[in-house]
Amino acid sequence: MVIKKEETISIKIYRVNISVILTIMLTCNEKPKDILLMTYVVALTGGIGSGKSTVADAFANLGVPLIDADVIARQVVQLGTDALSQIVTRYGNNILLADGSLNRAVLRQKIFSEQQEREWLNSLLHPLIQQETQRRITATKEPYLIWVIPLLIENNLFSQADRVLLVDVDKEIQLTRITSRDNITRQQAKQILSAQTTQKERLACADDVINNNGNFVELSSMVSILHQQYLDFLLLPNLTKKF
Ligand SMILES: CC(C)(COP(=O)(O)OP(=O)(O)OC[C@H]1O[C@@H](n2cnc3c(N)ncnc32)[C@H](O)[C@@H]1O)[C@@H](O)C(=O)NCCC(=O)NCCS
Ligand SMILES: Nc1ncnc2c1ncn2[C@@H]1O[C@H](COP(=O)(O)OP(=O)(O)OP(=O)(O)O)[C@@H](O)[C@H]1O
Repeated sequence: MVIKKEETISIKIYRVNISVILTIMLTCNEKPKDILLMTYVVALTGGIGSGKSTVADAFANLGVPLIDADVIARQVVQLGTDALSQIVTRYGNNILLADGSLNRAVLRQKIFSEQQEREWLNSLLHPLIQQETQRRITATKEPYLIWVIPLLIENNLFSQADRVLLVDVDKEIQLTRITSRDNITRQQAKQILSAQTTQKERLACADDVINNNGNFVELSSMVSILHQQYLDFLLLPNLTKKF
């Protein structure tokens, strides 16, 4: 089920901006794509294995641009990057695979078993990920984009989003999906969950919630409904309309 919460302050600000833009458009006789410089940012968040990538793929199939923090996190530690050198300096060559790339499974084990190591890695990578994210948001021209950001709440990144879409899933289903996808034990999966915020906290921050306890078909139809709602809101602005 897709749940929508009451209109938020950030939405109100954005809608005022949209109305200003439309006024300028009418005055200048410009086309929307020439004037509509701001892309509406929908932050897609949720716990590990909740289904963020699956939801993001469904939006992408509808033509919505994606910016995925997990993908950027991989790019900033590619071969030859300064971040990868710093990781090797801290952990030694054992943190690399035979081809010189990062051994993600080993690093995952380290950072989710020791908080200090997680904080160190976060302080190295998060500024780099944020910088690249901002660059991509600014470069996007479509009416809205999906920003896949697992740690939106943990890192207090709300000011960079216009709306928060949560993928919510019951913990038991989540544990089953993570352990079968990542080939890790329940204990390891629980360790990762305990490094993330709670379901209650996530629900309190969300504007829209997709419940992913069901199957892929149900998930995809919820995405289609939300996509239509976002487009209706953005392309036919009506200041009396609730969103
Ligand atoms: C530790 C790493 C190498 C493990 O890689 P792996 O391929 O196994 O996992 P992947 O990158 O796909 O992340 C899977 C999920 O783990 C969770 N996760 C990853 N890093 C963190 C973290 N620092 N704190 C809490 N949860 C995290 C997120 O839910 C994420 O979606 C990797 O997660 C990483 O580089 N993490 C630090 C960067 C980061 O914080 N990424 C999260 C998005 S900003
Ligand atoms: N509705 C569903 N029914 C069955 N399996 C699902 C469903 N949604 C997602 N999955 C599976 O659950 C696993 C986790 O989904 P996905 O990778 O999309 O989550 P994620 O939130 O992006 O994970 P991560 O936080 O690790 O990046 C995947 O193997 C995916 O195929």
